[in-house]
Amino acid sequence: MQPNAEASQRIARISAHLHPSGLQMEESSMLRAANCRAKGGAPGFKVAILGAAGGIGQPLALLMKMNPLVSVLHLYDVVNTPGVTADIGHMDTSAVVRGFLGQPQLESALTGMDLVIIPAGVPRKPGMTRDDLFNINAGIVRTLCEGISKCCPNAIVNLISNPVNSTVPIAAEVFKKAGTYDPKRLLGVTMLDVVRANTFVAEVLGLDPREVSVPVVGGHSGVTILPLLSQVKPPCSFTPQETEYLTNRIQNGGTEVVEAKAGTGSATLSMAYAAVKFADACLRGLRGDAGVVECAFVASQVTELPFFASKVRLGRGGAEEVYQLGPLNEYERDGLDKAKKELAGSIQKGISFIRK
Ligand SMILES: NC(=O)C1=CN([C@@H]2O[C@H](COP(=O)(O)OP(=O)(O)OC[C@H]3O[C@@H](n4cnc5c(N)ncnc54)[C@H](O)[C@@H]3O)[C@@H](O)[C@H]2O)C=CC1
Ligand SMILES: O=C([O-])CC(=O)C(=O)O
Repeated sequence: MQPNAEASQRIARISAHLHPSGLQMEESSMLRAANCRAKGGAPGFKVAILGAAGGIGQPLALLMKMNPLVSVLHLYDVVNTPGVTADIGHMDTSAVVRGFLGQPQLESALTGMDLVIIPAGVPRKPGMTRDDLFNINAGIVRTLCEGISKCCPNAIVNLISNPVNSTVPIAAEVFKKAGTYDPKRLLGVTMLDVVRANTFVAEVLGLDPREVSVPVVGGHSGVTILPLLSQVKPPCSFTPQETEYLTNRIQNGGTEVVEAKAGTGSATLSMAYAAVKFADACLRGLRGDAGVVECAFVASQVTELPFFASKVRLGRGGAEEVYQLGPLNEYERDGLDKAKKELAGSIQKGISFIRK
């Protein structure tokens, strides 16, 4: 072929797939383009972010576009995905990025996904509890999970939207109703509690936070966030004052950010970091890596409650093993009682929202 003819064919091929909105235009040609590009790039997983234009969604999309385990990245929101998709799509990393705007495009966004990350929903303002978000976010999570049941029932779901203690039970009920529920594949993201715990404990110990590992169990709100300071690695001990200070700071880390942001939202950047740390662990599990263990809020038999956050082993099927809590000291046993009381109500509230 003449060089000129080849060049114009290439340009025609590229412009057939481009649209100023950055959004999906013609499904089959976009898929062909993506498949073609994905073949050239590293093999990887297909990941969707629902709520991708939000405070968490945008930095999360940025970081997932940088993750070499991701071959296709779908960005869905009810607003602003054209801009976010066009912007992220210019990054010279291998993942193919596609944008989807509004409910009519939800099913296209979800079809074929291996992992769906959900940071959709409203955030807190000062003076609010996470439970105050229930009325709006419960309905959003229900709609998105109905889409998952229909279009990618085998995907791993990472649920970030608050109140996590209730939205995870909501998602489980939606999946049960649709006959697609696999408890191993539904994970409430509590990684930010672990990230904060590692940071604050490292500060007290004078260590690099990357060397510190703190299990945080229970749930993701106030007293349900239970750091197990007796199980910190590397092994160490704390005075009662240090224990009190660390437990309070970890439990109120979200509120600390909400107050500092003074009405403009809650944690977004540290959450995006934590979400990517967790999603990457899920993808490594899906790939078959051994020994991938993180804390998450999952269906559980560790306590008498149907859901509880604890360490889980991530594998090809999701949370393949849910670990027991291990030995607790008296302070932690007290904390566990308080956590369970509050969690029971939040879980029931989520279940009743769907069963009502
Ligand atoms: N699990 C955790 O550790 C954390 C959870 N969160 C929660 O994450 C959620 C999102 O927080 P931000 O990103 O700061 O809020 P944001 O308001 O900045 O972004 C939320 C995004 O969700 C989108 N959205 C709303 N309804 C939607 C729907 N039906 N479908 C798809 N997208 C929809 C909005 O358009 C917006 O772009 C909040 O509920 C917040 O409480 C926040 C921090 C930590
Ligand atoms: O506090 C909030 O509302 C957001 C959140 O869940 C966190 O930062 O842990």
